[in-house]
Amino acid sequence: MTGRGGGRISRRGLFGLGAAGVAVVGAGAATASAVTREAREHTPAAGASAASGSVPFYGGHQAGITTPAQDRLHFAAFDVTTRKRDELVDLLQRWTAAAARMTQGRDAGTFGAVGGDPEAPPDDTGEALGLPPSGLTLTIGFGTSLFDERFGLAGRRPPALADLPAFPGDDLQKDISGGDLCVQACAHDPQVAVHAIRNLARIGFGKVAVRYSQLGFGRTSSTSRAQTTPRNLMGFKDGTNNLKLEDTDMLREYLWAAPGDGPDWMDGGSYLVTRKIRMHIETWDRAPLAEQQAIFGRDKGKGAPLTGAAEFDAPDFAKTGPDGKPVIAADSHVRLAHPSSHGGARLLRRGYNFVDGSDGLGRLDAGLFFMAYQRDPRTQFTPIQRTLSAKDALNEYIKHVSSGLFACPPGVVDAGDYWGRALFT
Ligand SMILES: C=CC1=C(C)c2cc3[nH]c(cc4nc(cc5[nH]c(cc1n2)c(C)c5CCC(=O)O)C(CCC(=O)O)=C4C)c(C)c3C=C
Ligand SMILES: [Fe+2]
Repeated sequence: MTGRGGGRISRRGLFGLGAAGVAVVGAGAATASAVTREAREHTPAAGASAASGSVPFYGGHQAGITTPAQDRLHFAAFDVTTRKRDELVDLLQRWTAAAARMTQGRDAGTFGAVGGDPEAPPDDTGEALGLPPSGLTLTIGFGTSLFDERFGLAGRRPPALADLPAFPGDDLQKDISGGDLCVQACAHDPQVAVHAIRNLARIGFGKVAVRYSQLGFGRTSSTSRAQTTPRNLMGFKDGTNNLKLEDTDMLREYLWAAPGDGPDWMDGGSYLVTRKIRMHIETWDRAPLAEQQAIFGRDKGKGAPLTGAAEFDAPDFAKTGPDGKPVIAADSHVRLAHPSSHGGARLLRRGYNFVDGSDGLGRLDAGLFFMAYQRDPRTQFTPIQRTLSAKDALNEYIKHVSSGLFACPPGVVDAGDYWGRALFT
């Protein structure tokens, strides 16, 4: 296999083995028997460093959903600027080929950053030369606006891709919401994630335009029991009670679209909701610890529910204190978001922290780029967010400024397949 920069050694061969790995590798092997076949497809190979190795691109589901969440994000939403369906299909085919290459640590194009005709622009931009695959995954989604009259897709729109309702307190900015297409690039090296989005945008020149993009760092969720729970910018462990790749039965029930759910082109796919949530960090930092913990219903140090001792103890919502009030307050985030408040509904959260500099008023422009995958947003994200937006004590400290909803098709099965083939054929 030709590596990035035209060399004959694959970047996985160069970088994938033996490097100091993160905890996910060893622990991942220990839990392998509980892991679904689909989830295994998109987990770094055993023995490869999870931080530098490659994640398989081909499989029944797209990588980047149950793949143990990487440390970095570059998310981009695109407007399709061509009106020609053939050009859109051609772009998806070219994107798929480039994605298959880049996720394995290769250049975006066959000549590479430095191997082509010196009189022509290179078919790779070059800033990832010499970098390992870094666990790069690229996950595509089709936005609600793609299903209009332009490409003859109106009749193929899944019912689950119904527009999200407006929620109380929303302060959504149009220019950083929506999008005909999205690509989620996750990697352990930010330069690898940025390189991937940049090259897809370059390939799409004249057919698509970047509508907005978002950088993220410090994953705010675990998507595997082999990972430790990270912290969000409010300082709390985030992702404790997330759906995880080992939860085989629940993934089937709450993550993957199944035959009969909607149009068959989405069978094996999943729906992505994105919300950019700005935090009023400076106000939060002046809130007393006890108030912060009451807002989440969890201990800030250990992440344990206020009714328990350890992080993964189940919360006891019936427990009352000496004052007769519930220990986990009625308006606490975990009580309101808990599956027991929503008929068991679960989400696979895959969000990232963001800091987009400061706002000119001495405040950090920072928060959570929330991303959640699910089988049907109408019965999962929407009811949960309806409850949170109405009652959550956290609302005093946050503001939702962007929103997106995307249908992420099933995986690309081999080199003859492409992203969304079943939608267009
Ligand atoms: C509509 C879905 C959700 C939004 C929006 C949301 C925003 C948001 N969440 C945190 C921090 C935490 N969330 C936690 C748990 C949690 N959150 C949601 C959903 C949304 N959060 C769910 C479904 C859950 C799981 C509830 C449960 O089953 O117990 C936690 C606790 C730890 C954990 O389980 O992950 C934290 C912390 C922030 C900061 C935020 C917006 C900025
Ligand atoms: Fe939450």
